[in-house]
Amino acid sequence: MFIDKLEQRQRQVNSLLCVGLDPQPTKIEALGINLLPWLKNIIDATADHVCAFKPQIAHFSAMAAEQPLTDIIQYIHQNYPDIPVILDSKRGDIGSTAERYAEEAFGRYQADALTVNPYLGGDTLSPYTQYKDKGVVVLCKTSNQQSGQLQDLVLQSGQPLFLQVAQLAAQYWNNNQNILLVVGATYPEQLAAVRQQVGDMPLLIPGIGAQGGDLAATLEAGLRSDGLGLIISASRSVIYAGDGTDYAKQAEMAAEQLKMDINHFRTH
Ligand SMILES: O=c1ccn([C@@H]2O[C@H](COP(=O)(O)O)[C@@H](O)[C@H]2O)c(=O)[nH]1
Repeated sequence: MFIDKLEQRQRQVNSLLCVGLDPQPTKIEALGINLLPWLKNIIDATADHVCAFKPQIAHFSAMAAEQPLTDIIQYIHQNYPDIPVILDSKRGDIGSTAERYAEEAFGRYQADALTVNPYLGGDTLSPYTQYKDKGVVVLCKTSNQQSGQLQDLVLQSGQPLFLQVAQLAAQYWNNNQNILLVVGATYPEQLAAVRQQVGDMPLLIPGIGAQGGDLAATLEAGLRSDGLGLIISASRSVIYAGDGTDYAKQAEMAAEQLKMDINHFRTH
């Protein structure tokens, strides 16, 4: 089960940090290194500090780098079998197509979990959730500035759309107990409301670092009483912490610092 694997890793290394893998060609070319060795160096440098890695699929497919994506997920599984891989693909389509997206993430790429968009409704999520040992991370309240244009709309029931997503996820879609939600660190108040709605469900939290999310407020709002329940994801602030020959060392230091910052707020 994905959630068991995740929480085991979180306990094992005492870390809620997930490093996002968002390769930008210009930055990597400037280092005079190819994509796959760059990815391996970033992973080797940060692995000790993470509970998960999160490759973002567009950052690979935009440069026709599907093979490096396949290779790097395989590399993580072979070298760091305890670290789950969340494929950030934000898929969403009718069931027959969702089945192919599920095969893409879990079959082709061998990811442990993927992110999905719930806009099409619950029937389009079951092609993913039927993979009982995999995680399905559903967008709930995204980190971007205008996420409220749709996600904060107040429904007839009186609750905002993002909370309706949280309620549906917790009460109706989670038959296989393998759903998680995405909530941006840029919205701690909404995170608190989601936590109240979904009980112990783990939440993936992007928005720390480059997007300016508030770490203290995030942990205050979303941490479970057992000190788990959150996956704090950072991409650019870690993987591009340095732009010189010591880029891997800089990434390692940024990951370790962020892990320690998270742990400081977990215990205070
Ligand atoms: O609400 C969301 C959902 C996903 N993301 C993704 O997370 C990373 C964030 O990158 P940073 O460099 O740490 O800002 C990126 O892959 C997004 O696609 C998100 O930011 N917000």
